[in-house]
Amino acid sequence: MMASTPLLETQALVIGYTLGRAEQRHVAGPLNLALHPGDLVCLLGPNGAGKSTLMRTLAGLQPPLSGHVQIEQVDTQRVTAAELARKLSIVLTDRVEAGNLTVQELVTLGRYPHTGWLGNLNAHDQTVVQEALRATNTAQFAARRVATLSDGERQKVMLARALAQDTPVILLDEPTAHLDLPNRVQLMRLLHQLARQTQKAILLSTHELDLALQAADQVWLMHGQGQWHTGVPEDLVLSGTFEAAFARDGLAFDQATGTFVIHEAGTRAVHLEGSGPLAFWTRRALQREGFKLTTEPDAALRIALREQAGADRWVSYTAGQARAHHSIADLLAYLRSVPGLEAPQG
Ligand SMILES: Nc1ncnc2c1ncn2[C@@H]1O[C@H](COP(=O)(O)OP(=O)(O)OP(=O)(O)O)[C@@H](O)[C@H]1O
Repeated sequence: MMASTPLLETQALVIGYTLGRAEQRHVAGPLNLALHPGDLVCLLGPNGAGKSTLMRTLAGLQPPLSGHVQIEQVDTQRVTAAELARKLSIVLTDRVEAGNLTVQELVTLGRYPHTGWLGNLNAHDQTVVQEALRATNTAQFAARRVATLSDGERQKVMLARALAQDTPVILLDEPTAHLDLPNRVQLMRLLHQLARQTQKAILLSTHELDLALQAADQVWLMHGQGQWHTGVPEDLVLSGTFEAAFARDGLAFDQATGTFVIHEAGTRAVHLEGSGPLAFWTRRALQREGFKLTTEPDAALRIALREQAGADRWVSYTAGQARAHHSIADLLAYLRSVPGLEAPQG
């Protein structure tokens, strides 16, 4: 049981669209979800599962089909837009309203729920804006017009604006979509630290499964067809729930490595002796080559690993022959040349 009171909570929330007078498209629900202070929650699910619909409904941008969303225990339908803007900020995918403003002006706009449209920025407001620019690494282009930024730069600026709004709940729809790998990792680290240090609740939707599994305190998993699960990411992986949500088109999730398997299981058995990074990367290469790892020590092919750097670190045993190899490339070239071990045709 969580001890803290949720910052955001849903009760029997049904999300979807009203298409005509009597026609509704039910996307998911009833959903009973809770966002707690200090938590980074990742919303995951295949295309069309309903992640954006849920984000927009939580933010009050579209009405629920039924049920309730509460922020700090008040129903969002009962608060004014200005009150809601002091409690919740949202950054949607590709939504840029203000291309003509400078970055500094756009981020400063984040303060208006606190100051009012005619309000002047006090020293605290200015500090919050500068801190938002600093935290997102966007201070360097503070004077540039938003329209001149790259997609990734603009995405960071939109996050800076949400940080300047300084709300207890932050919702981010695919905030990593346009970012390169170092920026994606930095963003997840920043959001995790921010949630912990400021006790905000941050919900982000993403297709970055590996980053989400590492960074999220909780995962909300939407399977499509209205099904959903929540939990600590490791519990969802170990129970098979995570794999089941993405088990389409023959995709297999490897619990041991936390990755989706690109190569179908091979038919040629190999027994690999060793552990650690050397074994991990050797296994990856063998799987790509069409081998299947077996625990049978008398498999037709056996590979032993030596830990000492500089030596020939792979020793293969096949058809009564032992052979040392200095690299994975060397090992694979040898395996391709051994009669009876070559990959099946077709
Ligand atoms: N304005 C709309 N009217 C009716 N149906 C809609 C509308 N917008 C989205 N949908 C449908 O609602 C479902 C959920 O869409 P949503 O955009 O929330 O999914 P998502 O999980 O965010 O997908 P993605 O990962 O592709 O961004 C989809 O079937 C979609 O076609």
